[in-house]
Amino acid sequence: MTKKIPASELILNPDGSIYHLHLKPEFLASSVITVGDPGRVAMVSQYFDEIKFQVANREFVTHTGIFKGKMISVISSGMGTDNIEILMNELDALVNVDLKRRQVKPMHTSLKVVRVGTSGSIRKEIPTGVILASEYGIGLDSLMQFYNLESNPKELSIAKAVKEKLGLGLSPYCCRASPHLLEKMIKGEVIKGNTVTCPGFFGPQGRGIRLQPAIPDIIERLTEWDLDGVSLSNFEMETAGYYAMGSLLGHEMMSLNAIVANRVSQTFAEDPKAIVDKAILHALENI
Ligand SMILES: O=P(O)(O)O[C@H]1O[C@H](CO)[C@@H](O)[C@H]1O
Ligand SMILES: O=c1cc[nH]c(=O)[nH]1
Repeated sequence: MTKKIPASELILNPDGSIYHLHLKPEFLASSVITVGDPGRVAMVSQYFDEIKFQVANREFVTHTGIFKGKMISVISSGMGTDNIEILMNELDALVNVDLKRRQVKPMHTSLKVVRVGTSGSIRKEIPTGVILASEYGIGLDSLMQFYNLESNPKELSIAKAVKEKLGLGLSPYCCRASPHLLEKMIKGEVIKGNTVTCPGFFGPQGRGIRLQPAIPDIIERLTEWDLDGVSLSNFEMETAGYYAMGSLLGHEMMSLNAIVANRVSQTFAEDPKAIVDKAILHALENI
């Protein structure tokens, strides 16, 4: 018998739903599409044949419904890996913890989670309009200082190379997508890349408006090398957190990036919504 998880650790609302997501297990599908923007949830669920359940709390908006006979949940996370830590722990608890007994279930259930988010390319040859599936996510945030992520030698050497190239005091982490989901998503026009997850949109991605970034040449430093064929392709703010949390908790993870900015040619897409829509349909058809 596993030990009872106290009320302060596994927090449930008075209706029995989980603390931040406001979801109960029966309203979550095993295939989940996640988006950053709460307004993007309806852009996904507009393609459902039927919406069975909807709930919203803070930045976490969920619609669960049927797409071509398959039950899918779409959930927004807001921005940044700190939100992903909450989202992944609570999604995992919904399937792997008996919430009434407050005990971990003896049988593990694995979710399929596909992020559909916007992103900026750091390569001239990857223009706006492209849909990029992240093979590796490299996190420049501190989240994995607080978990015991086990990385393989290749992931460790990518993370070490990034740390050295940027001269960072903190240690980046690197984690791979689910090979199975990656294979399912790489088709049609979708290309494979390696994504740098930044703890911010401006300074950490080398953008300066009034404040100038401490590493103004971050893009050049990250793109002037590759490691065993792994070259870095784009910036966003969640992928590495998803991959690492998925690896720790035993879920299949994939991140699809709608490239809306090209940081080398200094361009931004004229119709970013159309690119996101293309990525949404690709995720729905292939999850
Ligand atoms: O479009 P979403 O999913 O929010 O993803 C990207 O866009 C946000 C920044 O504008 C960050 O969350 C980044 O990861
Ligand atoms: O450049 C970009 C575009 C979208 N999201 C990011 O995090 N960066």
